[in-house]
Amino acid sequence: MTSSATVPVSLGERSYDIVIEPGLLERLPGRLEHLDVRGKVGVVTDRHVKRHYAKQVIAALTKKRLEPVLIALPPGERTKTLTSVQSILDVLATHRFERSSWLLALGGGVVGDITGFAAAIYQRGIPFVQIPTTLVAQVDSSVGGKTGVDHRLGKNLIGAFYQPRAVWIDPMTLRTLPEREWIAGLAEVIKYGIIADEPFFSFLEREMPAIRVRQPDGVAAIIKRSCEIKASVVAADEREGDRRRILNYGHTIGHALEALGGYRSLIHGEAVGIGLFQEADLACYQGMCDRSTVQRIGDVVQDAGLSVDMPRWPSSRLWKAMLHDKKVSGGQVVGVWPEKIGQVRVAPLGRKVFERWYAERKDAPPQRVAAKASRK
Ligand SMILES: NC(=O)c1ccc[n+]([C@@H]2O[C@H](COP(=O)([O-])OP(=O)(O)OC[C@H]3O[C@@H](n4cnc5c(N)ncnc54)[C@H](O)[C@@H]3O)[C@@H](O)[C@H]2O)c1
Ligand SMILES: O=C(O)C(=O)C[C@@H](O)[C@H](O)[C@H](O)COP(=O)(O)O
Ligand SMILES: [Zn+2]
Repeated sequence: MTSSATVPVSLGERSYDIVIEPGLLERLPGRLEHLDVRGKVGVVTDRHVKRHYAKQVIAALTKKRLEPVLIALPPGERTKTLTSVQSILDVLATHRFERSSWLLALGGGVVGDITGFAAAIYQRGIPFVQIPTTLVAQVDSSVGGKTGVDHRLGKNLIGAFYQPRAVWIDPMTLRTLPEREWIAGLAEVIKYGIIADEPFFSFLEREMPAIRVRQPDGVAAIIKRSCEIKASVVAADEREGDRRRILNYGHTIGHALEALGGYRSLIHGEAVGIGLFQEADLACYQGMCDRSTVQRIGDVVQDAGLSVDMPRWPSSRLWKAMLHDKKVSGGQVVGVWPEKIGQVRVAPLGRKVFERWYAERKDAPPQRVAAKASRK
């Protein structure tokens, strides 16, 4: 990928651009000028990302005569806590950050979610920019303004909708991303095909071998299309009153599995990968889609290198964890269910149906290779 792309996120006075440009980090001074960033700038990152990219970002800020303050958190989901937010706020207050000061979120979804939340609440809101460096963050978390942290009882239970002023994506940063994190990000990419775009899903079915090994054109295509779909859903329903719930497909089970594992065993994308298949299987069990839809989802998830198998939690524990989902309404679990590839429906899930399915279900899609061949 050599050319750059811009995807607008249309939200009235909160509108902003997602800029996707290989080598963007090298041209950061120009970007900062374009956005008229001034004064103190807090660069929030984690210690892995700091090693690779912080020096370059700090140099760009210094070149523009800004006043950078680096804040490096421990990496990983277990950092996504109110304590981390508190530690950022302490630095901002100590350095006398003002309402006109900025934050840059340099890292994956964990850094982006925490930084966005700190930006939302420091002095009731200061501007921030997302500079995502994982696939999950470049295709999903940096866009749309869901910010926040986890609570002991559930994922993302504390947070705010707060939009960045810009999203600056440099796909070259993905070169240093560990393999496990790359594959995890593909779950969110596959999600977009299932919820909104059958041709994109077919493209993923065809091109997954090349995408899996990060072939640059494939990488460019999946980042751009994912951002376009996310931007259009967010523009239609910024605060998840209705349509935005479709972005949560795979997360009712996915988030529950992450939480049950204490955020140690499964990383976010891996849990979502399992959720994509298991929620499709549950949709089929409820008569909402046919078996071939489940099969296609299971195949592409596995072709991406992800598992579809659920860790064996007792159904009562899984159900209890699912009750912390933010789509729960009136005490009832609400899920996002595929009807066919490219189309999903939001509907409640009864406990009895869930338990019957859980007792009867099988993990992997059966005879995967044979079934794939018979579709051709
Ligand atoms: N706000 C949203 O809309 C939204 C959407 C999707 C996911 N999320 C959240 O995002 C989080 C997951 O994000 P994630 O998958 O990016 O995980 P992450 O932020 O934990 O990053 C994964 C790992 O990759 C490392 N890393 C990041 N960029 C790197 C790079 N370029 N080179 C080398 N190492 C690098 C990090 O240090 C970390 O160890 C979850 O908390 C999830 O809930 C939020
Ligand atoms: O942006 C959204 O809306 C999403 O649901 C995107 C999800 O991929 C993401 O994991 C999000 O953080 C989940 O939000 P939550 O409201 O279920 O915590
Ligand atoms: Zn997600």
